[in-house]
Amino acid sequence: MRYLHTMLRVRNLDTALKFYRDALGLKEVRRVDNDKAKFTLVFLCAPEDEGILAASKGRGAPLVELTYNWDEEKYGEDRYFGHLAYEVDDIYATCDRLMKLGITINRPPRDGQMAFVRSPDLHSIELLQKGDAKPAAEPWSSMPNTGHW
Ligand SMILES: C[C@@H](O)C(=O)SC[C@H](NC(=O)CC[C@H](N)C(=O)O)C(=O)NCC(=O)O
Ligand code: NI
Repeated sequence: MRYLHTMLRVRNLDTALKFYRDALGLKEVRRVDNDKAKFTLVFLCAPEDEGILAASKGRGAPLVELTYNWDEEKYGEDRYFGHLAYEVDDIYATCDRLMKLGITINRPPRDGQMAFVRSPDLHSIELLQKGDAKPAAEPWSSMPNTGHW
């Protein structure tokens, strides 16, 4: 058995892609428009996984599958969904870039290891530092949590 993807329903595909593709840096690898059932699926991978995917006919790396239903649905916000986790080379630089794009760092990387942000649909995204935790650095060491992520 192999892990393939996590599917997230999104209320606005452009807004979601501005977050996952433009802000987080994921790469769109596949898109399916279903005119009959009125939905669009967009699959994205982490940039470091693009090569693996190409070599494995699209099934060799974990993906996120964004599902956009053309007819609006009320999804609510249930706590049964936890988060997606991505490893980053520099957690401070990543959080700084996201913050400059207007994304709230709900759980700042005070420990140089872990941070949380939320997608426009309030899906929680965990960012983990690759390798050892970074030394404490401002403004992250004194930045408060928002209390929920
Ligand atoms: C391509 C493959 O990875 C899929 O996940 S297709 C699964 C299919 N998705 C849909 O029908 C999308 C639109 C639907 N209205 C929805 O919101 O899910 C499906 O069976 N979805 C049901 C589900 O629970 O995932
Ligand atoms: Ni799926």
